[in-house]
Amino acid sequence: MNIDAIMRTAPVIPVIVIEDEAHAVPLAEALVAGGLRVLEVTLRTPAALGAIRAMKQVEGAIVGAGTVTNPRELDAALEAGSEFVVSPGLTEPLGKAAIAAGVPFLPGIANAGDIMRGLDLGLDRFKFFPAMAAGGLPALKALAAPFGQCRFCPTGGISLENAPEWLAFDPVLCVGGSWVSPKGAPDKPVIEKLAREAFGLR
Ligand SMILES: O=C(O)C(=O)C[C@H](O)[C@H](O)COP(=O)(O)O
Repeated sequence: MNIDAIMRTAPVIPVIVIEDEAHAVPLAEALVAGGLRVLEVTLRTPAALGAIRAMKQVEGAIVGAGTVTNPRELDAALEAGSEFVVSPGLTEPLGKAAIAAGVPFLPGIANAGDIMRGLDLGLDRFKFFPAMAAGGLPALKALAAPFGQCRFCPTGGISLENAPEWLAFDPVLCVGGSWVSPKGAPDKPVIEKLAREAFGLR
């Protein structure tokens, strides 16, 4: 699966922070049951890599690593079996390493220079981060105009309420958000309901 296909799998990519590895499987099961199969586990906690390994055993889940900021973290994410990799921004060393590894890669961009650096590397699928703080939908519309071949996953400040307007903009293939995976021990029925609502956005 390439990054475009991953982005088109579901309208929302849950951005997940795992504090306790024991939460990983029930959380993934609930999200997948609600229709959200693409799961981004941020490398922000010591439990993240173990969580990625564990979640991969959940049928239907497509598990990737988020908050990957350099080639060393990329290697750790790949070692854990990450099926895709998301970064908050784009550096040339990380971009080149991800391309060399052949892993579907979704780097963060927030301005035209970021996009141009990505295009130079051969990348045209981007996370728009931090989506709301960087100017919201008007900013993405202005940025996307000169780069017709690019597609985006806005993340940062997206909610069930504002997601529909983002998703209605053609270059937006999906959005990322933490609202579908609240912190703490997963309450499976609640998370499945949040996931189903998010799945229904498209
Ligand atoms: O961890 C990363 O690599 C990030 O890029 C940050 C997260 O994607 C956003 O912080 C999620 O934003 P919220 O949905 O507003 O909570």
